[in-house]
Amino acid sequence: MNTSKIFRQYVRHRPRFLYEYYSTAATPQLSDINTTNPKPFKDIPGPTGIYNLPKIGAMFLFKPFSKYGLESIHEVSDNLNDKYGPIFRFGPGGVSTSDPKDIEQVYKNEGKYPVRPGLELASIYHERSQKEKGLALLEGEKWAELRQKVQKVTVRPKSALHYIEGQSGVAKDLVLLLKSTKPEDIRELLFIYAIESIAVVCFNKRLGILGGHVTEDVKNYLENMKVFFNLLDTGLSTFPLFKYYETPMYKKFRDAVDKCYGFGKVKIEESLGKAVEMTKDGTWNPEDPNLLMSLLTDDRLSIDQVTGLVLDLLIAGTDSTAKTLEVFLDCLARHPDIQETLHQEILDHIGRHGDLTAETLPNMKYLTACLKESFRMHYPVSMGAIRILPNDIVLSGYHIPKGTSIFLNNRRMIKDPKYVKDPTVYRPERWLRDQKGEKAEQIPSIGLIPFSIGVRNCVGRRFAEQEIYLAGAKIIQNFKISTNHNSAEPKVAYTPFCTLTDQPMLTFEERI
Ligand code: HEM
Repeated sequence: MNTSKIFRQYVRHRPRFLYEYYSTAATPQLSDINTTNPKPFKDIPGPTGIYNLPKIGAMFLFKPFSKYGLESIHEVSDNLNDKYGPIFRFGPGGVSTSDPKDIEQVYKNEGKYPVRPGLELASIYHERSQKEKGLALLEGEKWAELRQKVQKVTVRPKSALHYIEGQSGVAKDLVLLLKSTKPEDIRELLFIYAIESIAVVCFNKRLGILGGHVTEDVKNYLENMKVFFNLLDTGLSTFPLFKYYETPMYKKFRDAVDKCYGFGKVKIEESLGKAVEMTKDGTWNPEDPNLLMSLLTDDRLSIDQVTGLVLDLLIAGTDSTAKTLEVFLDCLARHPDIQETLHQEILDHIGRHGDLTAETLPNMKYLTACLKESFRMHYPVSMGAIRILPNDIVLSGYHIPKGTSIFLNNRRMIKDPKYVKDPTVYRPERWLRDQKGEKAEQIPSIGLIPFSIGVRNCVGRRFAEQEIYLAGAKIIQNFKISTNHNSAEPKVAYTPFCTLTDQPMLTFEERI
């Protein structure tokens, strides 16, 4: 009998985890759509001619038909925005809007089971290999059922705080490594930090790879995960031949995902083995945070579902956090004065050698503001969320038929001088509140939503933020960081999360 089955036997009748049910789900409201006078969809400005060909129109905006690859989707979108305004058509069945009122309308009308297009390649992979789809790929009631089970252990504010001690240990090891060696490849190091940190949540244990020696299996996992993310949204810019047969690109993707899953499965099996031991010898306390255990003790989830889900969290939680952390450190490195203000906040709250805890982290307002501002400067996803709505809607006075892919262009909006003062300046202070709780700057609240909002928002938000805060605070507590980048605004690429095109050469000068 395999470890998972043995584990189930032990835990089936034990008390459930005590996480209370929490849902961000608001009752979906259909907006009061004025369908009497909207202008027709075809009148929305946007590229015409071949760009309007069904299914393949948007493809002509990218290589080899233009100089832009999919990693430059933000530049393509900015060019169209400059030419046509805040709302423009994007191929025959797509529209992009950076108007805050439109964005709000879309979220209000996303329905009970929001549809997010763009992940066809991963969906096809799961169907062909008969693997259980995780949260990101499921639709409709099946998605809602799984989401409800997952979010009770991931989404509420305290979910991540359960893991703060374990993840703080990872941040301390990162700093020890930075002190003892001068790692040449900071990007690689941040990926290792991210995987070690999310492993604390996914497997309830450290992988032990931050000591300077990265095992072969982790190296392979990281390589394959990068292939996975580089190919993930290929369907947006090329004709999706992979839907019809196994193209070489599809095979590359399949092999990479198979290997990522293989790595995760071994780690899950190891954690399950440990879980069996703990339940046998009575050392497992159901009150302890343990995502894997809490999912496994939910009889409504099959072992395959749990495995698929944990692997999805592992994959979704590595690339995103590592890249965001790099961008964050780059922002701080370019602004020594801001670093000093942050350093002072760190000294005030945890001192020279202390660690962030569940009590102190919520007080780190400047740290939070620094990350928000880094998200604003370099939005982590190329636009914002994408939705296909269940009903027609009116955006900026145009009729948008149901079934249209709507790109919510928060990245553009949050850099627009109409909504943000001096948008090219990195200024965390704009997110702070004064004594009366008034915001320093009135920025539309729908603007900066890097993890999206609504019932289908990012389930990993709390973990990602916590991992970035812990690493950022520990690094600034111990080092002054600087960079060889001197351009005012670095060039970025979206693969699909935002990354700096030229890897920054960060220098860590130890504080004494
Ligand atoms: C800085 C890091 C991250 C960013 C910027 C980010 C951003 C996003 C965004 C924009 C979405 C789409 C939401 C929507 O369509 O409304 C999403 C979905 C998702 N994210 Fe994240 N994410 C990050 C980290 C993580 C982490 C650490 C995990 C896992 C531990 C994770 C797991 C997921 C999953 C499973 C979904 C799909 C949710 C669903 O469809 O129900 N993410 N994320």
